[in-house]
Amino acid sequence: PLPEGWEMRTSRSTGMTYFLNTYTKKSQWERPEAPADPGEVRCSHLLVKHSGSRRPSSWREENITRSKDEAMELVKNYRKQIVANDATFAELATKYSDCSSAKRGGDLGHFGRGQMQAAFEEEGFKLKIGQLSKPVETDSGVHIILRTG
Ligand SMILES: N=C(N)NCCC[C@H](NC(=O)[C@@H]1CCC/C1=C/[C@H](COP(=O)(O)O)NC=O)C(N)=O
Repeated sequence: PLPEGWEMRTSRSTGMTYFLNTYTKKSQWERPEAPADPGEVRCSHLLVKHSGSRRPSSWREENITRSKDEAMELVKNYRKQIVANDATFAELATKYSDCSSAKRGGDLGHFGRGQMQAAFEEEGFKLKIGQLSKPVETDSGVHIILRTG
């Protein structure tokens, strides 16, 4: 079968088979080997900054001094609470995320490739809709990412 997100089509003019990325509506002659790139995704994130963050300050804390290890521990604990259904992603992001998106339950809206830091983009585009990432490190700090669209 074709990888997810692709459809096989027949060219009306030449009768040749081609392949359509059903998300971006782009087509190609080569048979695809990997799932179709979604073009853009929508994600929420919970960011815990640390002393090494590129901007160690947030709406929560003027001067963030926790260590990267402490940030990683906090993120792992939040992830555990979400997976155990002890709290929702949005509740924890609203309370604890060191990004201004905390005001929107962590929602960053839609973004295409080339907008977010590489590690964040890579994970965001890899997640299925509704899937929660493992902890992801960027220059901003330590994130968990939820793909919502
Ligand atoms: N297009 C949208 N929605 N906004 C532009 C985002 C710019 C982008 N931002 C990031 O990559 C970090 C990591 C993922 C989310 C994110 C949010 C940062 C984290 O906080 P900061 O390290 O900046 O203090 N806060 C806002 O930008 C970047 N290329 O720097």
